[in-house]
Amino acid sequence: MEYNAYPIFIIYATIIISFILAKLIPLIASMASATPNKPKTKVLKFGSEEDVAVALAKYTADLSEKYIKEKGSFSVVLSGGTLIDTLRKLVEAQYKDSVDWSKWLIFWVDERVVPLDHEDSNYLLASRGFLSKESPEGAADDYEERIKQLVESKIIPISNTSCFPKFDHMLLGMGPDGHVASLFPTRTQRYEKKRWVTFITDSPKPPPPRITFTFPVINSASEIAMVITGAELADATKTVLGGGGDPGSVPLPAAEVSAEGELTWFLDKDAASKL
Ligand SMILES: O=C1O[C@H](COP(=O)(O)O)[C@@H](O)[C@H](O)[C@H]1O
Repeated sequence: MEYNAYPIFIIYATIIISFILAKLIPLIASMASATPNKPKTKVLKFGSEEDVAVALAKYTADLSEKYIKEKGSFSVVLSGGTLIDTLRKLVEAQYKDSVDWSKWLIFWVDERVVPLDHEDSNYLLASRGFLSKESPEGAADDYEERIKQLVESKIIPISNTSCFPKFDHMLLGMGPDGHVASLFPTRTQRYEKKRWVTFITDSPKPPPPRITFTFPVINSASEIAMVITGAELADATKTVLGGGGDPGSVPLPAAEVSAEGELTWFLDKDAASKL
């Protein structure tokens, strides 16, 4: 009987091809998920605002150590509002002495154009002025100019992807209407594509005059923490993270936040209650 090697060849070939595919498919999938410009989003839920504060302090202190080791400084962008209080653990004994504060470069993602000792001032909230004496437009120009100087002196780099300044870490809050920084759902500043810093004179949330980083700058950050606590943010959180919102409706500004590296949402139980 004549020996036919063809079926055996087919079986071997099938086994070898399956083996190669089994190795290649996960590799290709992992390469796709590690594509440099694809932002990674994590959602962390905590039992209480206190737990968010503890986790946020450790996360920020770890990033500070990593960036200072890598590049000698840590550029941190802060929003105002409740976020500042949620950062309180960072100045408790454990981190107060271990974080190299002298290497921190602190920026504001937005500021209300009021005197610095006004209770609405984001700056006052954190530290107790140039903004108070300027028009919102002048203040935005001034802030942008200062950041340009830092870019020229290579203290703040420019993103290779977006060509906007690239900060290491941004800590953002969100309003119940889904606004972030001073980028509100019903105002045009959220669509700004050229400026680094813009201004608003009719903010729906008082005070009306404010200056704010634009989305191209926000979304060029290496890491972003969205820090969301409290039941009044549950609806907006659901709309952004839980696929809420009417089909075809304009997304909330918070839904437009992304990071060049990692975007992490820190939610307490109340904010996550509708997810
Ligand atoms: O007006 C602002 O609102 C958001 C959210 O503030 P919150 O008090 O509701 O936490 C804040 O992130 C932003 O910096 C601020 O100017």
